Amino acid sequence: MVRLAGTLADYSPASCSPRCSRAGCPLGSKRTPPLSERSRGNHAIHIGHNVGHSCGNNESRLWKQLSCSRAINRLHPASIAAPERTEAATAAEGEEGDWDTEWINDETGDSQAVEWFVEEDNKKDSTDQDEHSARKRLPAEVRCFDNAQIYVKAGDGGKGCVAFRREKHVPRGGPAGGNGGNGGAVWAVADASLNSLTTFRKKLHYRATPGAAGGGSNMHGSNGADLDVHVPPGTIIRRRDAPEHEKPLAELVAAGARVLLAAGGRGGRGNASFKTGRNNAPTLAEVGEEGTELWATLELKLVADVGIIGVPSAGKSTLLSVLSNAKPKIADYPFTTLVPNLGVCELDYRTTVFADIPGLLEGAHQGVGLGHEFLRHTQRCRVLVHVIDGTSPDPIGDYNAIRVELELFNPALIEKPEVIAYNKIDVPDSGDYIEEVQEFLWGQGLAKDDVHAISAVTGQGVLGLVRRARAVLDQLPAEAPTQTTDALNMTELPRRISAAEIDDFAITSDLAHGRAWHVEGEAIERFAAMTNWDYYEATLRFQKVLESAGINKKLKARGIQEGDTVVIGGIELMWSDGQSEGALYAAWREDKKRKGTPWQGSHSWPHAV
Ligand SMILES: Nc1nc2c(ncn2[C@@H]2O[C@H](COP(=O)(O)OP(=O)(O)OP(=O)(O)O)[C@@H](O)[C@H]2O)c(=O)[nH]1
Ligand SMILES: [Mg+2]
Repeated sequence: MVRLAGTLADYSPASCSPRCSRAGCPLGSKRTPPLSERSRGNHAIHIGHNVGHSCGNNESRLWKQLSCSRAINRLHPASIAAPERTEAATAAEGEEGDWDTEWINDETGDSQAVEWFVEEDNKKDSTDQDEHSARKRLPAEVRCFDNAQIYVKAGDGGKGCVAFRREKHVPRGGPAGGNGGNGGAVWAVADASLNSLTTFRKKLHYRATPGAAGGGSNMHGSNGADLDVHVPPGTIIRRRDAPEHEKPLAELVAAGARVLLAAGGRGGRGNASFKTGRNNAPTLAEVGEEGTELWATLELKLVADVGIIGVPSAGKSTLLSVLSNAKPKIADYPFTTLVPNLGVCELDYRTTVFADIPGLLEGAHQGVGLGHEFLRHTQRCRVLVHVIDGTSPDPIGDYNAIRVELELFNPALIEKPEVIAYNKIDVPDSGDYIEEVQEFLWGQGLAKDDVHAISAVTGQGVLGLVRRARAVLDQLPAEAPTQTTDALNMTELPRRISAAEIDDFAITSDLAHGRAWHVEGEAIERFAAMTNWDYYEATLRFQKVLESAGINKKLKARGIQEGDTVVIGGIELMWSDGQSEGALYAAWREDKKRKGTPWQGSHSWPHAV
């Protein structure tokens, strides 16, 4: 009456549960297209339960891993060679901190499936492939400065407990099993002491603590501790592999902002919670709800008051080193600066944050010279200081080229207030064009105060420049930095009781592959996942819910037959014609015997064991 859905040898995706709980597993999203309905008349049958194979539940980690990998290989024969690639990739790309290598070396042993996703990503299209390989060629410092991928997993809820009060002089003390604790949530927190995402190069996995199991004497398990993932202000967090139109999960702008990334699972209820007037000694408890998990991509757009921009070697880093305590790399070759540097300038008891953006080239808006990577950091600067190299043969041409790139990248950028620093006036020849440049800039609508001749090396004119930048900032309306996306930014845990109704479900069938039926519905799937199949009463309760929700009736109407497989969430069940409670109990016992797991409680427990 009850059997496993299949051994590893005859395992096939179609007969397997389509709901693997692992992040991104294709089984999680693969849906069998509904076939035409076939009515088989009225069958007097009910669902017998099967707690056998499910990719996401009950089985050992090894089993889960094997079955996932196998399913993947069947679905995509090309990926069967994945292990070879893993080794080759690890050997060839053994570069420290390489993303692929780090995923492969996941301490949880998730290597196979993760490797497959990399393979699949590569297949997306040639544009993605080009971008991917272009990024891989970047120095690790640049690649990891403002982009990262992390895995977050909220804590699972703790198991509920089945226990009875046993005390001298208290006969039949009643149920006393406590509830499991709730799992901890994962939050993202904007931390002003951070200014890059490079920390995520070494640590990718973030897991909150699970809730503790409930105990006897009505003791509830403790809740799992929340986990904070610290990110720099200006970080945008998206679900990896999310469709383009999907809103980002979070955009943290202000320091201290805190948003939810993954909610912990609810603790399972203990048997004391199931006591009713008709059943005052219930022998069932729930397992805890699984905490949500996800792979997320992080993108940083630096938050600074003033952005220093200009062509390579104009003296931007030198200027930053003079007006703040920052120690950026300075050298007389272009692209000395590869990632933006932040510096805090303290003047007249006021602090102003300056960002030294790496040099921009013509074509930067199309990505030339890493233009995309650099230009996006100007978006959150409120004022721009444009450094012109006074020793350049064509300072006006340099200036115009940068303005065009800013406009092409984002027209809002040229609306930002700009202060000009005509640099290197200590060099004898630098004065050749200064008057011409000034005339040109004033002609462009800049105020006289906005054009400063400076020497970053000697410090000449730097104070005036900083004072002017500060004054321009002060003239701007006092506005808190705002989001640039329509991110969800959930700041509270979602309500534990969802609005989903148990009778809100849909049935699809896959009769060509071993006659499988899929029942999909948020509430019924969660109910199945939280049922503890070790207790007969829990199984009985599940059957009653299937009946009252109308699932049995609908399946019968669709023509389900004896022995067909029914998949609800991560659980597989088998139809049986046996209608009585006795038949269900016999099936449950048989399943326990076959699996060798001792059953908890019995038909008549605790009165007669
Ligand atoms: N004489 C003189 N040299 C300067 C001045 N400012 C910068 N330099 C020199 O110009 C060269 C480039 O300076 P950086 O500050 O690295 O220029 P940058 O704009 O940050 O360059 P990238 O980071 O490559 O975009 C260095 O050799 C500096 O010493 C200045 O005011 N006078
Ligand atoms: Mg520099």
